[in-house]
Amino acid sequence: MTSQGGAVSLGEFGRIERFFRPLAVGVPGAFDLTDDAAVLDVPHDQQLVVTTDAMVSGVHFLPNDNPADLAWKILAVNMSDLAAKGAEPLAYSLVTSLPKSIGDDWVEAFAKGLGEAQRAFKVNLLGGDTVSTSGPLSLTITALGLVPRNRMIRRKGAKLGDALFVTGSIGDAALGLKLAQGALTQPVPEADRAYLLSRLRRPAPRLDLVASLRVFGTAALDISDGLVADLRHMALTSKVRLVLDVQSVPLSGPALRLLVGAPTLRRTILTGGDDYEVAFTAPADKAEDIAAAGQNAGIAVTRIGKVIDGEPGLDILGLDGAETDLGPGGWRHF
Ligand SMILES: Nc1ncnc2c1ncn2[C@@H]1O[C@H](COP(=O)(O)OP(=O)(O)O)[C@@H](O)[C@H]1O
Ligand SMILES: Cc1ncc(C[n+]2csc(CCOP(=O)(O)OP(=O)(O)O)c2C)c(N)n1
Ligand SMILES: [Mg+2]
Ligand SMILES: [Mg+2]
Ligand SMILES: [Mg+2]
Repeated sequence: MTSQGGAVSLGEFGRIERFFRPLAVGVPGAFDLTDDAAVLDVPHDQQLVVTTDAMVSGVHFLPNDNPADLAWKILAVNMSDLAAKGAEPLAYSLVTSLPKSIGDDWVEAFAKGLGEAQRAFKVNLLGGDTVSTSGPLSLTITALGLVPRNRMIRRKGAKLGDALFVTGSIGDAALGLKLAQGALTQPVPEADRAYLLSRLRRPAPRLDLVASLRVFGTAALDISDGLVADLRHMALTSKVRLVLDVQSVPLSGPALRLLVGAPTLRRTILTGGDDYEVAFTAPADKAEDIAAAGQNAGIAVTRIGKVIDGEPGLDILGLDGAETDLGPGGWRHF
C-alpha cells in the first residue's frame, strides 16, 4: 500500500490481485494472474481469431466518462470485431495505461464494469499489463476467438448476386456523442436521450448471430468508423461494387424523431460511426433464412443494398432513389 495525494493506494500488484484476479478465474491457464504469461488450449479442428482495439481519453471517450461504461465499451468493441468474423469469444487480455491521479476507487468501478461485460459476452480475462502514463488514460484489449478451421468470415468474399445486410440500427451512437458533447440544439425527450447515450456508451456486439453469419455470410465487417466508410472498406477489399440504399438503413425511434427537426443529421447517422453493428453480404436468395436467423437471435437484420456489376467501390442511393455523394466521410485517426 502506498499513500498518494493523501489517499491510500493498493499499488500495482494490490490492484491486480484485488480487482483483476477475480475476472480471470474462468481461465485455468491464466494462473490467477501470477505468472509471466498465460497458456490456452486451441481445439485441433478450430482456429484462433485475434483482434486488438484501443481507446484513448479525448479520442474515443470523454475524460469524465464513467469507468464501468469504459470497461463495457473496450470489451464490447473487441467482441464486435470477433462477432463480425463469425468467431466465438475465447478469452482476452487487457492493458490499462492510467495517469497517476487515478485512484483505487476508479479501478474498482472499472473492474466491476468489466465483470458485468464479461458475463454478458461469456468471456474471461487472460492477463494483461498495468502501466502508468503521463499522457491521457488509455485502454487496450486483445481478444481471442475460435472459429471452425478455415471458416473465419473475411471482409473479402462479397459476390455479384449477393445482398447487403446490417444488424440493429445505425447512427444512434453518433447522435449520442453529439448529445454528450452538448452539440444538439433541439430538445430531446429524456427517454430518447438515455437510449442514444446508452448506444454510445454500451454498444451491443452481435455475438448471438455468429453461427448464422458463418452459414450465410460471404463477407462481413463491424461498423466502427461509420456505415459509409466501412461499406467502402468491404467493397474495396472484396473488389466489388456495393450499392447502399439510404431509404432502407434501419433507424431507431429516437433517431427518427431527431431527424424530423434536423434532417441534416442524416449525414451524422450514415458517417458518424461507433455503431458496432455488423454489415455482411450473403446470397440474395437466402434473405428469408437470414431474417429467420435474426428473429431467433433476437437481432434485427435489415437488407440495405446489394452487390452490382462495376468497378470496386460504393454507390449511395439517397432518399429520392437518386445517386448521392456523402464525400469520404467516416472516422480517421490521421
Ligand atoms: N499498429 C498496427 N500494427 C499492425 N496492424 C495494424 C495496426 N493498426 C491496425 N492494424 C491492422 O489494420 C487492419 C485495419 O485495422 P482497423 O481499421 O483498426 O480494424 P477495425 O476497424 O476492424 O478495428 C487490421 O487488420 C489491423 O490488425
Ligand atoms: C470524445 C469522442 N470523440 C469522438 C468519438 C467518435 N469516434 C472516435 S474513434 C471512432 C472510430 C472508431 O475507433 P477506431 O479506433 O477507429 O476503432 P476501430 O475502427 O479500429 O475498431 C469514432 C467514431 C468518440 N466516441 N468520443
Ligand atoms: Mg481497430
Ligand atoms: Mg474494431
Ligand atoms: Mg472492425
